[in-house]
Amino acid sequence: MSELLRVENVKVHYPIRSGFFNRVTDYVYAADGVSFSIEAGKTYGLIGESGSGKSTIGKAIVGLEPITSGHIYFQGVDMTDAKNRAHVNYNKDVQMIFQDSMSSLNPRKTVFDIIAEPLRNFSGLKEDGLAQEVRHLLDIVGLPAETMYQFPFQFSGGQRQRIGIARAVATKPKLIVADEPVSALDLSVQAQVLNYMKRIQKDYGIAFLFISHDLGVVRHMTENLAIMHAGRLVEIGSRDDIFNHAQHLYTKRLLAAIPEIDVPNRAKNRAHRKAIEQEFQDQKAAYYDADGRAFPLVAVSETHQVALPESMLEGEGF
Ligand SMILES: Nc1ncnc2c1ncn2[C@@H]1O[C@H](COP(=O)(O)OP(=O)(O)OP(=O)(O)O)[C@@H](O)[C@H]1O
Repeated sequence: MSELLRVENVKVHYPIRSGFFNRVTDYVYAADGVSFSIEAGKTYGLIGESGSGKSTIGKAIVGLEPITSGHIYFQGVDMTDAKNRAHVNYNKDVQMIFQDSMSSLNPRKTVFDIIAEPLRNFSGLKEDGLAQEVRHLLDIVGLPAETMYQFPFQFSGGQRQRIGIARAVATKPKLIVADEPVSALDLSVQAQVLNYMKRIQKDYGIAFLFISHDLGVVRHMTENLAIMHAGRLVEIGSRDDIFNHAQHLYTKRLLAAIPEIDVPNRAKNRAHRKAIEQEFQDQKAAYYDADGRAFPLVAVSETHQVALPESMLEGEGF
């Protein structure tokens, strides 16, 4: 196991301004002391509902969002130090795929120009080599070579997302941050895009940070996961820890929200979801501190950490 990226106690606090003088009167604690690490070549899931702060963490990792405090280490080097950033190929090694493929692909550029742009910046290829490489990248995501002369609006949502993946893969990155990459797609198309991502990971050894609100989508994608709520992590663990031994009520609530595909189980699942929701409303005070923030994470096994007070931890502890 080798650690590729480590997020250490990262905080991103957005100022809220109000009044005649536009003074800062409060802060949104979008990320409030987040720590986790991603292994080379593996997929890490970051899961939480809307507003939990997961996109903020994704953007902080790729450098699109300045952090208030904390550190982001890439292969052991602190990327929050501008001097270090200049010395490594961080912008080449870490790429991002966005949820909204329509607005993340320039509508005035052809697919060739969209995919060739990072190649021009990082590969040193000349025009002939560029065309060959773009053709190869389109082939990887199952699109015919002639599509390189088309514009983004001429594609379906799933195809556009595949173009976004080809662009991200162009620089041969070590990590791709995928922020809700399939949320805007129909179920059948979701599976297809996820399969392309899996195959690329296997063939190129790329690590993914897979950001999603839906535990069901990441179930077959990730080896390890972090569950985020209101700017803090409430549970971290392996796939088995989270899907079979969840301890935080918020994680259990997200698990209950996974849609049941089997018709006979739907009614049972609906009843379970209602019961968990009721339990969440009744008991949530016990799972958060007096300010409504999650407790610090405590290790309950070598792979599993939960944000619970000691009195509530199951088992012997670690
Ligand atoms: N630039 C900003 N200024 C002020 N508040 C912000 C800014 N960006 C995000 N926020 C707030 O920070 C919190 C976390 O936002 P973030 O987008 O990271 O959540 P998210 O979990 O990714 O949700 P979603 O899936 O809806 O994007 C939210 O309350 C959001 O309103």
